[in-house]
Amino acid sequence: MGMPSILLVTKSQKVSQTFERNLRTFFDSRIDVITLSQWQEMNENLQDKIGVILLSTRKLLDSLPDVLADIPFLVARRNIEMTRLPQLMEVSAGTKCLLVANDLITAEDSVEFLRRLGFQHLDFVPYGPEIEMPVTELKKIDLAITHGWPEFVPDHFNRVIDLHNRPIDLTTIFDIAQLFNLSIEKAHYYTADFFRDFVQLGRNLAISVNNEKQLKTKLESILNAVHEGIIGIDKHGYITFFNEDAGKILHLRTEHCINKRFQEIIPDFQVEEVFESREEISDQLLEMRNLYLLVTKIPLMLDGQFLGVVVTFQDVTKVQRIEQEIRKKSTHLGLTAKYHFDNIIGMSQAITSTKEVAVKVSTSDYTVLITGENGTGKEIFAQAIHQNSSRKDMPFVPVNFAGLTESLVESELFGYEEGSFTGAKKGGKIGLFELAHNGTIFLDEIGDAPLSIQAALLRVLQERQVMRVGGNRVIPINVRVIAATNRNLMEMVQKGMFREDLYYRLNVLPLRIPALNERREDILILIEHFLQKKNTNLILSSEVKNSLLEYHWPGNIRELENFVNYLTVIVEGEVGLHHIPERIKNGQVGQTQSSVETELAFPRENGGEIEQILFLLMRNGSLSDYEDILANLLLCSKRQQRIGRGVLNSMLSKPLTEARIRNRLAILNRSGCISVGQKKQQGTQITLLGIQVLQRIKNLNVIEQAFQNRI
Ligand SMILES: Nc1ncnc2c1ncn2[C@@H]1O[C@H](COP(=O)(O)OP(=O)(O)OP(=O)(O)O)[C@@H](O)[C@H]1O
Repeated sequence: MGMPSILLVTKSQKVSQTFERNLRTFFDSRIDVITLSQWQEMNENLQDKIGVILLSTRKLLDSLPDVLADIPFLVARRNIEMTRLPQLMEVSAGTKCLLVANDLITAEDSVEFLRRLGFQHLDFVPYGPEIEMPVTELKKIDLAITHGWPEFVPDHFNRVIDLHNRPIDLTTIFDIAQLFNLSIEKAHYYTADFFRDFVQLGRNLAISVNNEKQLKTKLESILNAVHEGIIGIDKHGYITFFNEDAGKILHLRTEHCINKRFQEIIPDFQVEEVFESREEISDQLLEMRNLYLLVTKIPLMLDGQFLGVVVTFQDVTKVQRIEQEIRKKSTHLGLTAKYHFDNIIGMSQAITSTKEVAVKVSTSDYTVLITGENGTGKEIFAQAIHQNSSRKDMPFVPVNFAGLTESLVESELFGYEEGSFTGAKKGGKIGLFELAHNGTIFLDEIGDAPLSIQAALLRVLQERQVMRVGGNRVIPINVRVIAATNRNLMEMVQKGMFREDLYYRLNVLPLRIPALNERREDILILIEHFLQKKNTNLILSSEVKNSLLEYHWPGNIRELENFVNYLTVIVEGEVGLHHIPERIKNGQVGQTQSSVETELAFPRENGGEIEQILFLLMRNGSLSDYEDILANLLLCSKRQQRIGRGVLNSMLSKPLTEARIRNRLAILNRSGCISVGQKKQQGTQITLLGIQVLQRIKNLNVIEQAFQNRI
């Protein structure tokens, strides 16, 4: 017998080449290797020379020509190149892999083989070029694997692992050697090579596992050393990492959290947002479990693939509280509400039902619009709502729009950065909205807010963030808004004086405070309350009580309180009718609002004129403002000066807002205490009556002082 011949029957030339290379490694030129196509091109009689047919797969048996039917055959068992395996080992469990071959049968065979090798954790989809798979399906597959058929991998795959053609297994080589009685001297080299690759692979794996372990331990100790909570979540939503600080901050044990779904352990962190958007959310201030946490959530992406989310967070509760304290101390505004619902006096149906509504309103966080006449107690209701809410330990910041000039209002509300305008304070200034952070802002006399500010207010209420004047940083604010007005905002909206959109933003929960004349049964109760507050033992005769009950109280509770204060200063013992100002005795029923005109309808000629004026002044602001104005006008009159409103205001010990000084001067003018020139340069002068009133106020102060000293 001549040289033994092996006929290779494979589906592709590439496999034939691999087989020939493998056979030569063992048998050098001691065998003759021909492929089926070479044989077909040759003389047919050569079949006698073929010792064995080596098939790459049993299925090819059917395609053999009849003349070869009697020749013995072997189906090659095949192996894999060990050196190619590490790439496959890096693929994470559950990854969908398209296994590509030159036909589906070969692909299925490869899948079977890889599963046997231990890759059951991968999700294989066999694929050959004859398969028509929709692109949408293909796109759901993460990676393509092939045994030497990269040309059949569909176009859009970025990740392809080519394991190269599978060589003939050593057992098949032994079968051939036995058949031809050939010695295989080099077999030990081959097995040595095989084991070398295997050992190398094992070593690499061991090194990488070890490295990974070391890396993991190193990483863990770094992550534990960081004073920040860190939580790792995999793409399926399971917590895979939970550092020590995370445990300390959240009072949870690491081992209790690992492998749990994040929704179970950290439901308040809103991590699902990142799972949906795959976008980072940084420095989010979240309030949970009585803590303030500054949270950053980062999606983990590798080669465009989403791997999960890392959450880092710091406990800023202390910082928040300190900041709150600093904010409180750095201002003399007195940012605390002192009134509770218990301090709202009254037994009438009108006030008790209003209180009931207000209590309900206080437990929600919605914006409230309080309406009611002047002096009905709108601000004390606002304070009580704050005190009864979850924000009670946080600031209550009142802003009075009637008292703010248009030029000041913006910087007062939103603050400003250093150097943003001439006269801006060094270091800038914190705005009232910022001061109210986590608390309540009370927008009093909102009907007086200029239109330009209404627009800015609307923006803040919508976006819940402010930007300081001259600044470029947005500051998130969490405030509850309570607004109040004695004006008819709806009517102002119709006249174009108030923005409709702002009106609806504010009027979420409306609360109307009844006027005192709608709850007359509370008049005596309130008088009693204010007398007690002044710690006096004044007694009111029944005529006095009757006349007080009949009076309309247009200035509401503020007027009543001022009246009681007035009595405590000028009366000792029993209050008689002669102590009561004429207009109260006359019972001015029918007025709806306090107005200067009706006040001045009282006859001046009787001896009570100065009392009347004093009473009027007390009802329309504080006596100290009027004293300040009159004293400065007296000074100017001594110097024979006539001065305008602006200069006068600058001379006051406590300058007033534009609106307020205008209002105070109008009242003094109408009561005859001052004369205001028709032309601008004529200025303002104190009158004789004004000097008498000033004198009277000073006396009152002396009496009050003496009274205070006595008690
Ligand atoms: N129900 C009440 N019980 C006790 N005191 C009250 C009550 N209502 C109002 N007051 C007192 O009346 C005065 C005026 O109240 P407040 O300033 O809250 O009124 P307002 O409606 O906000 O007035 P304005 O519209 O003029 O700002 C305050 O001194 C307050 O203490």
